[in-house]
Amino acid sequence: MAQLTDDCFAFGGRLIPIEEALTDLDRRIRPVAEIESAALRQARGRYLAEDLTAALDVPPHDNSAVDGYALYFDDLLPEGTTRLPLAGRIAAGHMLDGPARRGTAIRIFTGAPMPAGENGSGPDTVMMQEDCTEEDGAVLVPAGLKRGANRRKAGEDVQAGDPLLTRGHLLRPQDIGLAAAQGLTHLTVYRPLRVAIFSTGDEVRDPPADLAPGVIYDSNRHTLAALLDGMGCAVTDLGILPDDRAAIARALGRAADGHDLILTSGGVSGGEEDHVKAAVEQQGSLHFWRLAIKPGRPVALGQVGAVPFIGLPGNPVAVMVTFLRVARPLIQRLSGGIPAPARLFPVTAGFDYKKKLDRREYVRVTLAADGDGKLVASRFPRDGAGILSSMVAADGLVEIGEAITRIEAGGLVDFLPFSEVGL
Ligand SMILES: Nc1nc2c(c(=O)[nH]1)N[C@H]1C(S)=C(S)[C@@H](COP(=O)(O)OP(=O)(O)OC[C@H]3O[C@@H](n4cnc5c(N)ncnc54)[C@H](O)[C@@H]3O)O[C@H]1N2
Ligand code: MOO
Repeated sequence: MAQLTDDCFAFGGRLIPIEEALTDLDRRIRPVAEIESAALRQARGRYLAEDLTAALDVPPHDNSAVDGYALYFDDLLPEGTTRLPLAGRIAAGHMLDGPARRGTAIRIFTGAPMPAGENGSGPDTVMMQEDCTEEDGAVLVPAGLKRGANRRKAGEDVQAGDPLLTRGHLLRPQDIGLAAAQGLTHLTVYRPLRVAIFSTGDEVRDPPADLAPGVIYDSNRHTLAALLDGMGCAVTDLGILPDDRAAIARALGRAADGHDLILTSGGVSGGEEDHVKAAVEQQGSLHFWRLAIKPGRPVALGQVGAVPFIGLPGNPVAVMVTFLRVARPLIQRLSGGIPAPARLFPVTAGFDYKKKLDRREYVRVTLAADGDGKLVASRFPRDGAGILSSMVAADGLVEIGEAITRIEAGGLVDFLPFSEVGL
């Protein structure tokens, strides 16, 4: 009996392992070199174009961690209560008028600088206000405090000369705060990556066009634009192109001018109406077009002139999976980033699964804790590459490596949370 292909992945040519494709791509690309200055408020999500070293200690001075009383630890009786006359008051942002003398306590508030004493010494300890009593201009301090309690040392966060952030780092809110604490108002970043996108397909339309028989509204272009916006790219939307090689070739030629990357969806599988591959070959060169992953096997990777081209498949889930696993690391590198690989976390499979050797598969899952607090991944019941609602419902993807052929419920699997990849 003739052997029918058991799924749409049966085909004669070599399927390229995803790591091989990514390593090869890495060698081919030239990241953006142009830099610009970004105000801190605009710097989130940009890639730092310089190494940042601390010029200042943070905090710049020893200060109190609590509202209370600054005192010399050596003035405290080892047992019982010590009575210290109050000899001053320091609020945050102010200095004590004159030195703090031995045998006294200074009223102090959180963040206020520790007062200086005489001869280079000074109060070294702060008693929290809740733990002592004020009475007739003095404070009663119980025993039991440790030397240095509630005092924050200058430079305990950052010391002048410390390396802070390295070139290629993706700036997050905490990085921006760290730079601000150094008194910086701007950071040197790489300019945004300019990405041209278009969809292909005679069936694909944008509103307000009517949904005539046989046509669908474009979702991919909007998903892609949102993904790229989220990565800080400057997106040029070239709309929808028909299944026409000459039209696609012309658009590719135009897009190569003034962009750093061309990203499309649809038209990359081997059908007679899939013209993207041929159009890229006409305008430039194609390096790969079949990756050993599912969903998303037909990914076309090439270049038009010097501009990299990524042709994602048309199915909306395949678009997202291939974007996350192929386009995203490439975009990070092109943008000047030195990306850390997305982390996978071990979770318990709540499903059985069989797959072919030598191909990497991505299964859409939701996570929930079982009775023992273990995180269990449940497979989304409808897993077609066109079921975009599965991506809305899922928490992430279980990645099943090339060497694995079966998963059994109860075993550990690698989970890629959407939050790891900016979703
Ligand atoms: N005989 C075979 N047929 C197919 C194979 C195969 O190996 N042999 N592979 C299948 C796989 S897997 C995928 S994925 C698709 C990819 O093909 P294309 O990249 O050429 O995609 P299209 O045919 O253009 O579209 C596929 C599917 O997605 C819909 N689509 C396209 N663009 C959009 C858009 N912008 N928004 C929403 N939906 C879109 C399109 O209507 C199709 O339903 O090929 C399989 N076929
Ligand atoms: O794998 Mo295709 O890439 O199913 O959608």
